[in-house]
Amino acid sequence: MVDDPVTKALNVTRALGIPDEEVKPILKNLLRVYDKNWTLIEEGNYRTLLDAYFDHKETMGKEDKSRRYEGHDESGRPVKRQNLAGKEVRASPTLADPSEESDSEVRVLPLTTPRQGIMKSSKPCSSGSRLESKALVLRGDKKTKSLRELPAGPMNEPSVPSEVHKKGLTKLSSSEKQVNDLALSKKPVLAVHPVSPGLSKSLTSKKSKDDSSASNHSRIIKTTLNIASSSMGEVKILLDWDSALGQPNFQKPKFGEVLKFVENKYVRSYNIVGDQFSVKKLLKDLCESYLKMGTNSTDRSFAINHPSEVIKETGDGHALHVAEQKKRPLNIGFGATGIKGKGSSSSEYTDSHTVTYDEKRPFNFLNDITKGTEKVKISLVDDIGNETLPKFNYIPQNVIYQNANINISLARIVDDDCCSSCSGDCLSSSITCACACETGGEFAYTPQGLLKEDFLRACMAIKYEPQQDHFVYCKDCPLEKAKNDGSPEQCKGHLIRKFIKECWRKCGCDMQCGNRVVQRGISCKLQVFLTRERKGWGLRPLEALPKGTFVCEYVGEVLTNTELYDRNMGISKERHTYPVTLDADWSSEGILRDEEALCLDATFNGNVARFINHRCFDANLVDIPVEVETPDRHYYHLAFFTAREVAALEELTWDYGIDFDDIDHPIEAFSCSCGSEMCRDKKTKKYDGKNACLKSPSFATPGSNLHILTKEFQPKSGGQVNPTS
Ligand SMILES: C[S@@+](CC[C@H](N)C(=O)[O-])C[C@H]1O[C@@H](n2cnc3c(N)ncnc32)[C@H](O)[C@@H]1O
Repeated sequence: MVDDPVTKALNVTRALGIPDEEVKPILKNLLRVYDKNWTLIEEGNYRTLLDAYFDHKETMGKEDKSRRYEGHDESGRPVKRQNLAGKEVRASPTLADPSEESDSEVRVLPLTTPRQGIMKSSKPCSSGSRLESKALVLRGDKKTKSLRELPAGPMNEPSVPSEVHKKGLTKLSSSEKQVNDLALSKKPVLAVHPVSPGLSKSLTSKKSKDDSSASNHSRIIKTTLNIASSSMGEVKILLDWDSALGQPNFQKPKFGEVLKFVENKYVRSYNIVGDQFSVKKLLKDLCESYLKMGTNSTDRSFAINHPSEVIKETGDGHALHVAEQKKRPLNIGFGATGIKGKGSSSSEYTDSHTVTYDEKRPFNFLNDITKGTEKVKISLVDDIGNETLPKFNYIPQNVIYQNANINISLARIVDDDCCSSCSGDCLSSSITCACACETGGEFAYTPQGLLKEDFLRACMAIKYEPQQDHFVYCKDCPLEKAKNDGSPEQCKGHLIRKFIKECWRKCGCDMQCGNRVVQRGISCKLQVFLTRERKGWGLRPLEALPKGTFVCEYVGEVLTNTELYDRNMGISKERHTYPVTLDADWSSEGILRDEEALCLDATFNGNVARFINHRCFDANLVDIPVEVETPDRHYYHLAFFTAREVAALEELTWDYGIDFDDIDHPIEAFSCSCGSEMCRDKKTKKYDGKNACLKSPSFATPGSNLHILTKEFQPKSGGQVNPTS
């Protein structure tokens, strides 16, 4: 069936992501003016129509600026719109060639066509001051609506080319009527404006200045990146820029090549192993996270008043700078300036492309909490309030406190425990070496440095669905002994864990060997931030992390359990303590000597892992014991790997294994605000959106933390763990 001319026109604009409701009034006017001459409208693949549409948008953008800054559309409803704005770049981006795009989930659509040869336009393309836009559209899920069901913009009478006006109005034709009818058939869901009004204004006012310096190749180009979503679940990213400010010798590159170029650049600068990084994936992730955060927010005060985050890349391109704007839409801007210690600038809302800070809301920002001791910097940000900075000493590697008996001597590593005849990279050798024996003759890592799926799954099964034979019960439990002043107590059980064994100094391979991941240290970009759910500080990645990524190890002082107990007796009850027990291999011993029953305490000296909060069951990190320097497994490294793909800025969590139902336990566990649907803490009054409270009284009483962190919860089925048996 052949489409009627109206449908044909709307098909073109729909393909460009323009809602029907915005096009119909413009089409209606054009039909009047051109005396229903469709040839004029269809010419040049509907350039006249598109031109009239963008002219209208530009005009509307200027007129509606003040209203939209108030966050409302014409009908007075809040506009669900967010801006990632403020990027200043020194090259002019260009339109994608849509034909280059594969049928991937992220589609690139030009929202305008090149201006050359546009007919019947009151503003010829040579004016050059307009924005060119590109929309990246992602479907939240397969059920989401198509782009054309994205919200309509303002429904005011559109502007039309000036000659159109001169011709005056005629009575409604059947085509016009059809347009009108169609216009009424759909209700706008919400407003998405392809042209930033603030930007339009700034560009208009800049025009003459820019024109006069047309030959200046290093001019600063303004771009804005907008994110919008419809309530139907579709998320759209829109990138606007002013092409007229581009370099005169600018030539449109292939979009696919641009993507590859950016990917290579980021892979190099962030030491990303393998081909993990993809710009499309990043944008998809951004859209999905937007959708997820918007969808999952049950607390309206959080959803509506979520303070906007203004994130600035610092000079070194690593740390982010986050400020707060209460009751503003989320506003994340990637700027190009250096670090600020405190928030500054106006509390007034400014143009969407301007990075702003709220002076009334001071925030803390540390560029690198590691003090240069890690390969990567790890920033800390408090964008909620002026929270006291955590007091601890950052150490990148474990240190022995006093009595722990850790014998790191090469002489103790026998031939079967190393691969002295290997060279280079053990993973690329056709013969599996001795270091893979621990993991069943196969290395735990992929050549890309990720944990293998099977191994990850097996580790998680032991943690989350332990069987009876995964537990060992000590005859003389060091934990109970320390707690009860030496009197023997019944052991509550220790989980026998799967270990990774990494190559080490006696091995013939080099430091780049694929079986040396944890020992090479942190390589992902991480940030400590103040959580909004009463959990205190937390940790998040600044980039998306694939499943099986090594994030960091739990570093602290190596203490004997007795030392820990004594230490905690002297600690103020107000202070968090951060111990974990190294009991993953207690099964191999009969009765452990005190100096062999060890734990890691990050209370005073620790690394970034001390900020990882707890989440029941569906945490995105899993802790895995790693043997590196010594085959003696009283001492090992506790490494965190991603249990699934983790989005950039998603909080990293770890299931501490707390049994919140253990009413016999002398110390009450903290009230869990993990937010998991499977939260084990039934007593918890769920997060109510009030201020985060750092000093939860739990986890602060001497002796408790150790047990809270190590005690295994009741398994989902089987009930094999019996704390009293
Ligand atoms: C290892 S620390 C984690 C970092 C800590 N949030 C901080 O600010 O330093 C453990 C403490 O964090 C808090 N915490 C961790 N997970 C939590 C959760 N799911 N709900 C509430 N508080 C949590 C508790 O106070 C706990 O004692």
